[in-house]
Parts: sequence; structure tokens; C-alpha cells
Amino acid sequence: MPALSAALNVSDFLREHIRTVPDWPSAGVQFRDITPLLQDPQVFRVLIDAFVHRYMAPQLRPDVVAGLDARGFIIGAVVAHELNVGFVPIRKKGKLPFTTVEETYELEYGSATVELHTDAVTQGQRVLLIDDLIATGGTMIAGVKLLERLGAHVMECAVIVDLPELGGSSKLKALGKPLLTLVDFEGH
Ligand SMILES: O=P(O)(O)OC[C@H]1O[C@H](OP(=O)(O)OP(=O)(O)O)[C@H](O)[C@@H]1O
Ligand SMILES: Nc1ncnc2[nH]cnc12
Repeated sequence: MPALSAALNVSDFLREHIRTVPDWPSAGVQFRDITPLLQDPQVFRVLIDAFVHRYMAPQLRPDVVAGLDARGFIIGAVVAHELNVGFVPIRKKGKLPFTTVEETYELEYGSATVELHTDAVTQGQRVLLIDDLIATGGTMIAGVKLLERLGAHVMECAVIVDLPELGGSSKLKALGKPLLTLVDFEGH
């Protein structure tokens, strides 16, 4: 495993620790598995620092970080902790106990509904919305809609992996939402 050095940029370094699993969870899907990024503490730190360094800047510092179920929780909660701001989970339907708002969307392989507690954010709060990956953009856009329905402002979205051919990152940009992506993969 190469160490992160001047010869290797962060994106290339992280790419080497993402595993591609063909035909999972269904035929034709190239599943981009981020678990190897989390397994090695040094690699995990490079990943988290890539987000934290950007959002420490005063003009980009959020009031709160929101994370998308489930892999967005792993990254989002750690980034929130490092930034010393709160974390709010956007969960798959049926998991949140208090009153919620909900949004249904299409995935690369199925459909889903996500929910957010109605008191999770307040009017005008600046939110950073984090997930592990953007494919069709359905999940991320559903998250933006939920947060903004409650009056918050999603100032930026951030992911580890972008699958640009699935169109999600373009859709998000067309909506005027800035998106930080650390690693791009061609194909599905
Ligand atoms: O851009 P999209 O087409 O919406 O796809 C991206 C979403 O798909 C994956 O989650 P998944 O729904 O597989 O759930 P999981 O995190 O619980 O595995 C991934 O973690 C994103 O949340
Ligand atoms: N190809 C993919 N790999 C990992 N997670 C995904 N979510 C949607 N598409 C995905």
C-alpha cells in the first residue's frame, strides 16, 4: 500500500483504497465499496482531513452537518465532530421515532424513502450534507429537499465518490448546489 506522499495526490491515494465489487447488489452494478478506506486508521484520517480542511475555512464552515443513511453517517458524524458542530441523520423510512418530513426517490437499483426529524434543523441554518457516494443523485437531492423544506440552507454537499456517468453530480449542479467530490469513477 503506498503511503500518501507528494508523488500521490489525495484523490489517487483514496481511489486505491476503494474496492470495486462487480454485479453487486445486482447484475451490471459495479459496487464501489468504501469500507477499506475506514479499516486503516491512517487512510481514514486522510479521508476525514480532506473534508475537514475545506470546511474549517470560516466562509465554508457549516452550522450543522447532515448525513445520509447509512454510509453518510460514518463520514458525516466524524466530520461534524472534528468541526465541533452538531450532526443530524437523514434516515431510511421507518427508523426515526419523532415527527418527520419524508421524500421518495429512485436509486440506481430500486427506490427508497428518506425521513428527517422536523426539529433536526432550524430556519436559516447553514448545512453541509454528506454521503459516501453520488450516483443518480436521487438520495442527495431528496436530502437537500428535506433540509430546505424545514428552512435550512444546504450550502454545500460532499461525497467521497462520484459516478459522473449516472448524472447525479450534474443534476445537483443544475440545482445550484455546490458539490465536493474526492474520487471520480468512470462507468456504473
Ligand atoms: O445517487 P443515488 O443513485 O441516489 O445513489 C447513492 C446512494 O446509494 C447508496 O446508498 P444505498 O441506498 O445503497 O444505502 P446504504 O447506504 O444503506 O447501503 C449510497 O450510499 C448513496 O446513499
Ligand atoms: N455503484 C455503486 N456503488 C456503491 N454505492 C452505490 N449507490 C448507488 N450506486 C452505487
